Amino acid sequence: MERIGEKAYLVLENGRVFQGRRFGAPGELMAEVVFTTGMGGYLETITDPSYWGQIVVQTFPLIGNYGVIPADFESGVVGPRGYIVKAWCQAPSNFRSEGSLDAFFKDRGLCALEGIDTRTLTKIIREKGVMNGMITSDPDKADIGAIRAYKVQGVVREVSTKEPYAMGSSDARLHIALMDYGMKKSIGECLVKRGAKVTVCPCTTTARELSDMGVDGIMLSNGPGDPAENVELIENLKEIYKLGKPMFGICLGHQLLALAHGARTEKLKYGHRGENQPVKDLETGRVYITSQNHGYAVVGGSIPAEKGRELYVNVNDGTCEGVRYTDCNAFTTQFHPEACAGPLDTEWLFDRFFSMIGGSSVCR
Ligand SMILES: NC(=O)CC[C@H](N)C(=O)O
Repeated sequence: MERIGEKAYLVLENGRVFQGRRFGAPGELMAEVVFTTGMGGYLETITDPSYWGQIVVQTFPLIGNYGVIPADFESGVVGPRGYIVKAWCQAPSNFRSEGSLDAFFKDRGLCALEGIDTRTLTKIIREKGVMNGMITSDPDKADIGAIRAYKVQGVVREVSTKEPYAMGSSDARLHIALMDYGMKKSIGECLVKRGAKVTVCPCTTTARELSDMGVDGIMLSNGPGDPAENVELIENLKEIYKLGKPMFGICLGHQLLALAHGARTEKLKYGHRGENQPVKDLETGRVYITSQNHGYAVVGGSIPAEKGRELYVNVNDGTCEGVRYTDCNAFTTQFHPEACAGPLDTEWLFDRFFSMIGGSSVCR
């Protein structure tokens, strides 16, 4: 099929220029360029708020084959600021599809490029580390200094819900607060299908408010940006974990709880984004294949020994993938047990959370 998009470019902060063609919405933008190796699951990626402020590069060369399926969306927003593929599928085919990526991106204002040499681009990011870039029609006017200076900032409050809302049946026996730092809806669904009523709470919800709600457990969601910049939310968590309620944190939630315990986080060279990241359980020696999307990690050795210990590590690079706390009733994972997209191998961790709360989980 003929490719018709207008010529446009990705300019990297190191001056390297890639030529491609536009699809989706028009526009010029700067963002952090990250790659994901997931072969499918592009709808979950596009609607994951954790990608706020980033240009996502899909390493899999053909994206969009099964069209646009709103039931698979992970939130009501489009996460990434920009989107880059080798080729997008102009004739999607799936019985659930409601349209093409191009029309969806135009409708939601997502600026995308195709025809980019994503293999070379990914190798550059892998070798030199994550860097910023700009999508533009006029690369000669791109200001490299401004591209370099771009930083994803203050994003959690932007994506978190402003008002609490409920998920699941109101007569459920267990009530779980889900702190929304930019959550994927699958996390809430994993709690609801085990028989809990979930209240999705704004990220600023205090320990006092959670206690007044009478919740049985507290779930900390994923979310965008540099975890360490969320100073107030980290202070808030110090009070929340003192409530002594069972807690389970995922990705940004894992990082924030570690920071609240005095641990450090660091930026990874190019992050882990994909659906086949191997993670080892240090208690059993078992390795799980996991779904991931993060650019920062908790420094395993910085977790105060009297407060907790590393529970999982990444088999590829040895980075911290989870913590078991000994000073509060909590455990956390850097990877995504809710999957979506990716393997469901660690979904049983939600059952562990339910058994900590004292309810057997009823999977429906
Ligand atoms: N998916 C997430 O929660 C990502 C956490 C954090 N923003 C990071 O990039 O490391």
